[in-house]
Amino acid sequence: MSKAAIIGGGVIGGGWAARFLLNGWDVAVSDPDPQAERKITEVLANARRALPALYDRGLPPEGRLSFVSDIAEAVVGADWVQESIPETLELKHRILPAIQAAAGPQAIIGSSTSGFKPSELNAAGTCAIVAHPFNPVYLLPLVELVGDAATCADAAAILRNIGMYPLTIRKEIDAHIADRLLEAVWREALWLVKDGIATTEEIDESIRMGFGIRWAQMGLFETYRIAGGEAGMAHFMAQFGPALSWPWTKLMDVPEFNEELVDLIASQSDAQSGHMSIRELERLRDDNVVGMIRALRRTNSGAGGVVRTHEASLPDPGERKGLPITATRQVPVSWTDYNGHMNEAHYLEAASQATDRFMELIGADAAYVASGRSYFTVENHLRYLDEVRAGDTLTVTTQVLAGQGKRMHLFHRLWRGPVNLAATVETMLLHTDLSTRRASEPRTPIAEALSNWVARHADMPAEGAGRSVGQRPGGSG
Ligand SMILES: NC(=O)C1=CN([C@@H]2O[C@H](COP(=O)(O)OP(=O)(O)OC[C@H]3O[C@@H](n4cnc5c(N)ncnc54)[C@H](O)[C@@H]3O)[C@@H](O)[C@H]2O)C=CC1
Ligand SMILES: C[N+](C)(C)CC(=O)CC(=O)[O-]
Repeated sequence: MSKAAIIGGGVIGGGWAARFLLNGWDVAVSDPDPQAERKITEVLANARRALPALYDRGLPPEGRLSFVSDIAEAVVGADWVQESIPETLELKHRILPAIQAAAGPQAIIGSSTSGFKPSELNAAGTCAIVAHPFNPVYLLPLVELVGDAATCADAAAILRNIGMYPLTIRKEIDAHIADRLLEAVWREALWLVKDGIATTEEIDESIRMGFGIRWAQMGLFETYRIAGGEAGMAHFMAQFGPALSWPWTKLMDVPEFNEELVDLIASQSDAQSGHMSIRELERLRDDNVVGMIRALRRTNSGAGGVVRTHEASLPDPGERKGLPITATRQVPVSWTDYNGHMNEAHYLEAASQATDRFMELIGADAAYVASGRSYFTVENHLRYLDEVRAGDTLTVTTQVLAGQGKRMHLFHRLWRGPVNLAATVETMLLHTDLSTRRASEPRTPIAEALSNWVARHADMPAEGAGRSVGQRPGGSG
């Protein structure tokens, strides 16, 4: 079992703790704040609700979380140590040597610093790299890596394994890449509020109703390439380049950071969002982020592509009761309805994912479909046997009842947790030629693989299969 030590368990340390734990790592946290355990427990509850919802496959079993009183105890035996204490160079210069003295030679020491360069962090002879994440760390994949090339390469491999997107920065620079961009936007926004042009709410609307949505899926340059029309980026540059010298921006001119400015921004922010607690806002943010990343999965773009790559690397779930596990996942809140349980449509969605997986097992995979052949479902019989709630683990096993010629007859069992049968879905499929859209014989390797599964499942009971709608168990109608 891998171990991470989190030094400083505030907003960012708590997010790192959740990211590692939900990917199966043990985590030890050291933070002098007596409220740290409560805060991390609350952040973890939000993370448990959100992160698994990005995946159509179960994440590894959660690791063990411990809170320890000193840094040396947290760091001992750790493969990764993440420093996430406040952004003060003096404090980081005190804590990083203490971490390094206690850490084993195998440990990667990452700093969450938003702005300091590795040469500044390591002035006291330590060898930390910058591993700068984005809030919420358990959902957003980006981590900016800066520092020793070999350590950054090892760190990148670990981060990919926990579903993150390492971006290794070519040269160290204050505030890395993303915070330089965010800082420019923040600076302009502060001016707009201070000068009475816009309120905090109006600025947020200007982002979320427009370019914020664009940025999540194509970033800045790809978006502007499209904005150049058919003539592309060169035309865009020619058209809008002159604006850089017009008074569109105050550029490096920073508003004076005084009490008056803080009060102005804070009071507008209270009026805008003060009716919700921070945890409620976090849950709203997380549900929206999950929905956006799930949409991006479909086109394999941006953060959605990262989740799909990570999902494909998760271990095969194996078998249950001699049958292949064809789907396993945690039930997301978005699958539940006004009755407080999993909506009927998602029982079929889980079964449909299981059918897709079973098709892969017999070789009728994406390449086979691309070659012009597939299976079409022609009939489903779904029996709802038990309620399933958000957070439950749903596992689907698939039994082949028959598979000859064009026909494939499957029996999916949907399990809630280890023992509760929540539903059965009996599915009849016909092999289809995608060019004629008519039933056709499968290719020989597919037919052979299917008949092997038929032989393996031939003597297994399939209680509940073959019933018609309304028929009682064991009865005739
Ligand atoms: N908040 C944000 O949006 C982001 C912050 N960061 C960076 O992450 C780091 C932490 O920032 P936040 O989590 O926002 O701050 P925070 O104030 O929420 O958390 C800092 C934590 O460090 C603890 N701490 C203080 N001294 C300590 C010590 N000697 N040993 C162990 N723990 C100690 C505090 O009790 C507190 O819980 C900073 O370097 C910041 O630049 C990075 C990305 C985003
Ligand atoms: C405000 N901030 C500089 C601490 C922000 C970050 O560092 C990254 C983020 O999550 O926006």
